[in-house]
Amino acid sequence: MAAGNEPQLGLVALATAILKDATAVEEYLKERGLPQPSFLPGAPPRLNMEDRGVAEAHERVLNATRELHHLTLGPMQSLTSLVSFEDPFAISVLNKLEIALHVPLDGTATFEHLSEKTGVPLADLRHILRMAMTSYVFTEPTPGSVAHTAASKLLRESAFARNMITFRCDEQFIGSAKAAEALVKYKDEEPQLSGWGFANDATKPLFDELAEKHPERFANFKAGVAIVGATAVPRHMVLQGFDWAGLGPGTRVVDIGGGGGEISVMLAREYPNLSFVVQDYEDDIRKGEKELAEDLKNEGRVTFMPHSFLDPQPIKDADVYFFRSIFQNWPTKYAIRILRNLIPALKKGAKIRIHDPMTPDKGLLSPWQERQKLSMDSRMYVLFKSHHRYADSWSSIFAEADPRFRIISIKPSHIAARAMINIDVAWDE
Ligand SMILES: C[S@@+](CC[C@H](N)C(=O)[O-])C[C@H]1O[C@@H](n2cnc3c(N)ncnc32)[C@H](O)[C@@H]1O
Repeated sequence: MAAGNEPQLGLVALATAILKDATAVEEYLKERGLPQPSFLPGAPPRLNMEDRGVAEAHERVLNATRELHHLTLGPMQSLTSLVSFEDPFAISVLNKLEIALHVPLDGTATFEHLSEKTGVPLADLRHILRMAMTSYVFTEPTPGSVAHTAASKLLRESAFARNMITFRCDEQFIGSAKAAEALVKYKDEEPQLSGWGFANDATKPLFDELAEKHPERFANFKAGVAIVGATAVPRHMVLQGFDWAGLGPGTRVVDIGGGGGEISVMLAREYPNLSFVVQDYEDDIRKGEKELAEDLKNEGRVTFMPHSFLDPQPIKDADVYFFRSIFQNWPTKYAIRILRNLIPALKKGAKIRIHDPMTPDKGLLSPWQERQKLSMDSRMYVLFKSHHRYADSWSSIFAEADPRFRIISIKPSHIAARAMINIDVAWDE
């Protein structure tokens, strides 16, 4: 990708590059008898290219079509297009109205019918639907009739899509609209002073604020976190990130902020040498206990206890204190506090193990991947006033938390835009 003062491809050169890569993708799909990309409702929800070379060609198409689009717009329209609100507006309204349920999969519905079903005045609804149609969500095959596209069908059939849209529109989008104002007003490293906090008059960090004041939004948020935890950050990266097998028999691990224990269960199944105590909010803990498989319950290798990591750690003398995807949600001042809260519990030689999303150094990801990664990072900032940190941030965080933390290793790993840092630290006192 060209940017700034770097030599830049012209329209035709970009289009030619797109043609070459798009041809490679199309032929790959054809050869394997896989469906071609399509807006029709029969299209599969995701385009997965298993071949590495084709996946790279696919990514270059995504990147170059974006570049071509912005180049073609010209600077003024390119800039203003970056702050458009129309798509989130239209899609969130349609999602809340559950309009996709009123459009048959194998036919059409009239605007009048949809207006009647939803109680939204005809003129408003038609406007909103036609706005969404410009982004391939629903279509109007004949004037006045509405049919599904592949994307609108997801609004009907995919709980994941509905959850993501609700989460992004109700939490992230509203938070991002206030992020600039929050930044100018408040420089402090307080999570409730994020754009989201400012937009919601929050007095506590997002998790507590939602849990206490907005239980329905919290349930949606937690569902989203669980899906993202399982998909955006593949679980097997935890297995590969550390030497779990090398920990001795009977190793006791405390999984701090471990949710319903999904990661502990996965590790317990893989490594009989390990036992786990999962700590999180009361609701997560109860859910984890309820869903724990009978054999693990009987073995007693995965247990649960409610605990806030903003308070001192109550489990003394464990072998490993493990955090997965926790520090991404906390500004550095809080990251230090969370680490210091361990100190009263630590025995000599105890390990602190951290598996957290990170931002790879510039140049390590393709431009498309870098944009994906920085988008995730922006979410952290808008919601929590925190970041997916760079690998080199951690030494100073531990040094400031306490000089007795000794870093054993800091290893970055990434699969495309999914980048994680694997940190092993020992307590030496
Ligand atoms: C991004 S999720 C990660 C969950 C889990 N470690 C995983 O990797 O799947 C963050 C977790 O931190 C928990 N959490 C947030 N604030 C907490 C606090 N003060 N004390 C304990 N857990 C907290 C949330 O409930 C949530 O389960």
